[in-house]
Amino acid sequence: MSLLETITIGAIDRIPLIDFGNLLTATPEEKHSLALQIREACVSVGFFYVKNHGLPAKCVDDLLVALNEYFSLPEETKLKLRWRTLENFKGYKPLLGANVEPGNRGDLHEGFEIGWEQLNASTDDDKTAHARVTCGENVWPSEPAGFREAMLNYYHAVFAVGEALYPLFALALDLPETYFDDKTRRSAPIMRPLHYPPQDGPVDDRAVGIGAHTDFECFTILWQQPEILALQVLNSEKQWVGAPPIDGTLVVNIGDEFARLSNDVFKSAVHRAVNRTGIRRYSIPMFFGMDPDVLIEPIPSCVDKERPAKYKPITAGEYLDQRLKAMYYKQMSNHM
Ligand SMILES: O=C(O)CCC(=O)C(=O)O
Ligand SMILES: [Fe+2]
Repeated sequence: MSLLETITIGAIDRIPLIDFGNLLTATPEEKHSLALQIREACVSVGFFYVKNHGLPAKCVDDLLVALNEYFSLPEETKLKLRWRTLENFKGYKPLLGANVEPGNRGDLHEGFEIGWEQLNASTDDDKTAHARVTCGENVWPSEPAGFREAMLNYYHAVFAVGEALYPLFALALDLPETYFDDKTRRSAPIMRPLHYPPQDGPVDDRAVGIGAHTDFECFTILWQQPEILALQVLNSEKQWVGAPPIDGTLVVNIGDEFARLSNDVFKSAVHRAVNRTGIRRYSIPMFFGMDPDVLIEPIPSCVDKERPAKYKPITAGEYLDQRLKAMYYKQMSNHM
């Protein structure tokens, strides 16, 4: 069945789960079968869970300890690395500092943002050089001890999961498996662990952990804290579908760059997180994109007479820049 023939699938009421168990040793047929499952998930809702992804549990456990200690520091300590003061996108993002959904009262989460960095860098590499050009170097708090190591260990483990996903997405889009290889050499994901404190203010639809939004880049890999139901995804019937944490899984969702590339055949679904459990919640998103000079335009397998190209070509760098500026200028009036 061609890619465009898969579009007729109706609204779904739960997020599909895909088992990556045999990815490392997968035969071409097995890879193809995984790609078809990914295609179905991306065409129908744009979200899926992955199990047996290879991310060591210790990476998550160590990072959670570090995050818990870091976010428990006094606000004035954390504000020393406030991202806006540093004039680059890295560092601490305070509570209510962002508001992705106009009309809301501000997003009830705080975060800490980093990009590519080798744990033990002796020589520079393409990705580090690129990260410096686009957004500056990472900044690190002096406490807790081990924060940098825990962050970077997690970063590189999930980076490997992302690297394994690009060829599967390529196959899912009827592209050659290596399609993204030369388009992702210099780019590297942004990682932004988030802390959603228990919500004690007004509990209504305008006060949420992160307001309704779509992600900007190709795809996002998200770890979410077990047992806390917070993440919700809008399906094609405009109903909120819960994406509850499933132990040992990661959530993957399509972002707007893949939606553009696939002419909206792959859905970049609106999602939000609402933590009304009375317990603090952590989530760890990592946003994967393409090199800044890559031209993003609808690919031929996703365009035909009935579905003409919806998007003009734009480079990944320009697109991301536009989206970031639109978001951050909107928030300038907010006390970031
Ligand atoms: O915390 C979550 O579950 C979602 C976070 C998210 O959507 C984002 O950071 O873009
Ligand atoms: Fe998101």
